[in-house]
Order: sequence, then structure tokens, then C-alpha cells
Amino acid sequence: MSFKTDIEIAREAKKRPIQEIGAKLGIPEADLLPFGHDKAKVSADFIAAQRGKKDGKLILVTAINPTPAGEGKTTTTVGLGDGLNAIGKKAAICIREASLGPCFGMKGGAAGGGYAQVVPMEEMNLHFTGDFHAITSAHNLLSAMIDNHIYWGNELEIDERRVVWKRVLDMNDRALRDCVTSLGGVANGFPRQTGFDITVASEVMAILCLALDLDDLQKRLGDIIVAYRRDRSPIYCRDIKADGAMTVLLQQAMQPNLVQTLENNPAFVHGGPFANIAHGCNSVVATTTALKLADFVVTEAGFGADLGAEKFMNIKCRKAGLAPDCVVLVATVRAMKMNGGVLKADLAEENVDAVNAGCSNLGRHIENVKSFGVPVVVGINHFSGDTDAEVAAVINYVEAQGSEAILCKHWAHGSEGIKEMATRVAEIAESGASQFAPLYADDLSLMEKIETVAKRIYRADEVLADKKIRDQLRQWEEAGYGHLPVCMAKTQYSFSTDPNLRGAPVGHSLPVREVRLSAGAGFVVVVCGEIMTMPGLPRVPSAEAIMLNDAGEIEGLF
Ligand SMILES: Nc1ncnc2c1ncn2[C@@H]1O[C@H](COP(=O)(O)OP(=O)(O)O)[C@@H](O)[C@H]1O
Ligand SMILES: O=COP(=O)(O)O
Ligand SMILES: [Mg+2]
Repeated sequence: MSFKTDIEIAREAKKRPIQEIGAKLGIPEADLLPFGHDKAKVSADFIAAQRGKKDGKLILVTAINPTPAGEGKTTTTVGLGDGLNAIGKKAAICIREASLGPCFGMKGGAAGGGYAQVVPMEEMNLHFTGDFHAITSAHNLLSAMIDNHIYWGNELEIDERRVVWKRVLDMNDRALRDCVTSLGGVANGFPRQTGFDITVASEVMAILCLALDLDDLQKRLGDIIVAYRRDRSPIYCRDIKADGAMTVLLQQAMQPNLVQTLENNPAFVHGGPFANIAHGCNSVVATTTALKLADFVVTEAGFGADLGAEKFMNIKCRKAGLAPDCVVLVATVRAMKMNGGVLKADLAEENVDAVNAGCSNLGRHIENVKSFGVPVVVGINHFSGDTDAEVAAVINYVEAQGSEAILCKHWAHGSEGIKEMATRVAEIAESGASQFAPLYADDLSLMEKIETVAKRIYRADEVLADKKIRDQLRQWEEAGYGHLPVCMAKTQYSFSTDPNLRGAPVGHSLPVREVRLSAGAGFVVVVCGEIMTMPGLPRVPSAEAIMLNDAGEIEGLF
């Protein structure tokens, strides 16, 4: 059975003018800044005018530990938004923007898939409205101004060995991870070892996603710590006098983007941090705006619930005062089999035993989501190769755990394939059953916060952090940053730091490699295991298959 590709389906979309989509949410045309006929930014003035209005219900879509292709969180977020609208609810979705890294690397885009996509898919997965370029430019302006300050006499007495601000690029380029700048003699400045992260790991990205408005954005930018002096005193972005220009570069990017689903329902697409190396959630401003305009808002958090959902709850909700009313935990037969020990190459073959073996991963994620006090429904994202026996194995397991699992066929059928889930989610969200609370209080020490996530979510026995790291955490506590949440960076494939340790490992240790203070974003990044903040390209990058056909249309984007 041959299926149309995502891009073929997206190209056939019968899109409505973006003004019509905005009108569904009561956004006047004058408050939409159009980018063509099918994309627009929502004005900051209109957003500010929504404050004080009643919020709709908030639904988070997360997943079990994924295969490299992803298990359909974004696809399910889009499908569920369409499903809620199809049963008569006023719903909007909020998802993240795509990074060029995975688009041209391995994983592909971030617009959903099949008949549950947001459009225009090609533009969204490429330059969209320029937000990532703005974030990259703002980040690298600060980088350039730091080296320029040092070049012109270093009045701030920056210890050149302790510049912590790197550069970014929105591309997977391992060659840039670790490099030396300012080679070539006196005219080029003072050589310094530094490197690049991918734009989605930039603190500027996190700030744009957590800032409440433009004033908050500028303050957070100013709070960024870029370097330390020899006496270890911090030097801030505002000391370099870059925060004003960075805010100018980000003014338009701060306004959330509005597009539509294949079924012409409103979709906010804004911000794009990954969940393995950053906090993995779309912007607060898009989510809080959507909550003022719709009765139901469906949003996503990247990778598995051990990463995106944990940081959605402990970072985004904590900082924005959000409280999810329901969680949809996406499971797929293929990811269950992979967590049950099946190799990627063998996932297409029926294997009920492997599905049963993989259920331990699903069961742990169910427990973890419930530990935040939020009701959870498992959404089985149906793939054409799934057999009835494999699906039944998942449903039987979930029901034996006392939870609910609903088979969803939105990829193949759009809203028609997910009405049962939409109905159930609306019931749960409106029931008031959710008693959300973050996993740890602000006043725990930074180390205790790391240990709480490691033990309660990852089920690690211990956290391995050497004296240098523990001393650094204590120094940040003494400097007044002890109240901040932690942003865990680790592999998305396992509860542990070993990507091959699938299922529900116990007894493992969590090695902390380094810690980074994002004083502007307001969290401490805890880098665990071998995770990289500048990914590399795979042996055969998706880019090799991306081209223009004779009709000038893009091929190979997915
Ligand atoms: N039910 C499905 N059947 C076939 N392909 C799917 C299905 N759900 C998602 N996909 C595809 O899998 C890939 C990952 O989906 P996506 O929603 O981006 O996952 P995630 O957001 O969890 O990473 C996309 O290419 C999408 O088109
Ligand atoms: O940060 C990762 O997001 P996806 O799981 O949607 O790929
Ligand atoms: Mg996604």
C-alpha cells in the first residue's frame, strides 16, 4: 500500500487566508503581521491586551522513549487539535519551529505528518518567518562583541580563559564543536579556544521561549553571564552593552507565528529548543496567548516524557504559572519493540513478545507523568504495519496498569481518526481532576534538584558529580542562583545516559559531565553522559535527497 509523502499531502492542502484563521480566535486582521497569505505573526499589543482573560484547558502531548524517527508527538498534537475542533470544541495547537539541523540531518521536520500536519510545511521546515536566523544573529552579535571588547583593551578585565559564551549555527556541524578563534596575528585579536552549539541549544533561544514580553526578554538577555574575571566575578551581557541591539534583532521574532492545520485549524508555531540539549518546549508567549483565545490548547514537549515533559512541568509551567489539565502519552508499536530490545532494522516484523517486553518503558512514563498530579491517557499512534495483536498487547498492558489507552489513526485519517481521544481528553480536562505540582520546590539545593530528577524520573541509583561540579553549583547558590530549576541534557533514547540501555533500567548511575548557568533563561543546564550540544550529520544526511524538481518544487523534505 503506497502512501503519499508528507510533502505531497501538504502541497495538496486547501489553505485558507491566514486572516480567516486568526478570526477563528478573534484576532483582528490589524493585529496580524502577514508573511505571505498563509503565515502571520501576532502583534505584541494584541497579546498584551489578552492579559486577565480566562484561560482555556491545557493538554500536553509527550511520548515514550523514541526511535530515531520520532513517535508522532507533533503529529498527535496536530491531530488532537483537529480532533477537538471536529467534535465542536474551540481548540488551538502550539508547537515548536523546525531546526535546519534535523531537517538536513536525519530526523526531518517538525510540522507533523500524514493528514495531521501544519502548513505551509516546506516554509516551516526551512526559513519560516526568520526567527531562528534572528536568534542566531543575536547570539553571535554578543559573541563578536565579547571578542571585540577584549581586542580593544579588555576594560572589563575578562579572563580570556573563562569566556563561557560560545557561538551558534542552526546546522549539525561536528567540525565546529571545538575550535580556536582569532588565529592569524595581531589584527585578528587574541586566540581563544571556543566552539559552536546548534542554535536550538542557545540560551537566547531559551530566553525567547521563556520571556513573558519584550521587556522581560531584554532583562533576561542582560542577565546572561558571558564570562568571569580572574576573581571569578561574573561579567554580564549588559556589561558588554549588547542587550539593546540583541533585543532589536529579536523584536519581531518575539511575536508568535500563526499558521493552520490541513483542516484549517489555528496553530501557533514559535520557538524551537530541543528537549535532549535544552528545555524542549515552544514559547510561553504562544502558549499563554493561545490559552486566552481558545477553550482547549494542545501543546507538545520534545522527545520522551523523561526529557520534554519533565522540563515542561519543572521549568515552563513553573516559570509561566501554567498547570496542564491532561497529558497524552504517545506510544507506538515500533518504539515499544525497540524498548523491548528489537533492532531498528527488524521493527517492521510482528513481535508481540517484544511489545510486551517494551511495556516497562511505557509503564514507567505513565507513573512519572502521574507523579506530577496530572491525569494521563496513552495515545497509541497507529502505523500501517502495526498488527492487531501488537496493538492489543499495548492496550492490555495499559489497562492492567489501571490506565487508559486509545488507538489513534490521525496520521492516516486526520481528525476522523482521533475523535475518541479528543472526546476523552476534553472530558478529563474539564473534570478538574488535575492537581499539578512540579517535582521539586525552588528552595532545594541545585544538587538535590538534580538528584530528584535522576532518582524520581530516571530511576538512577546515584548521581556522579565530581568536586569541581559540586563546588561550581555551590558557588552559583552563594551568588543567588540556588532557586533556579535544572535543565537536564541527556540522550533521548534511554532513561539512563547509555542510549542502548532501553526499556526501564534500574540501578544505573547518572554521570554529570558539566553544568552551565543560564542566568538569563533562569535555569542550570546539567550535561549528562556523552550528549552533544552541537550534533553531527549522519553518514547519509537527508540533505542528499533534498532538491528542486523540474517544476521548481522542493523534493525530499519530510
Ligand atoms: N502514524 C504514523 N504513521 C506513519 N508515519 C508517522 C506516523 N506518525 C508520525 N509519523 C511520521 O514519523 C515522523 C515523526 O513524527 P513527529 O510527529 O515529528 O514525531 P515527534 O514529534 O515525536 O518527533 C514524521 O515523519 C511523521 O510523518
Ligand atoms: O526535541 C525534540 O523534539 P521531537 O521529539 O518533536 O523531535
Ligand atoms: Mg516533534
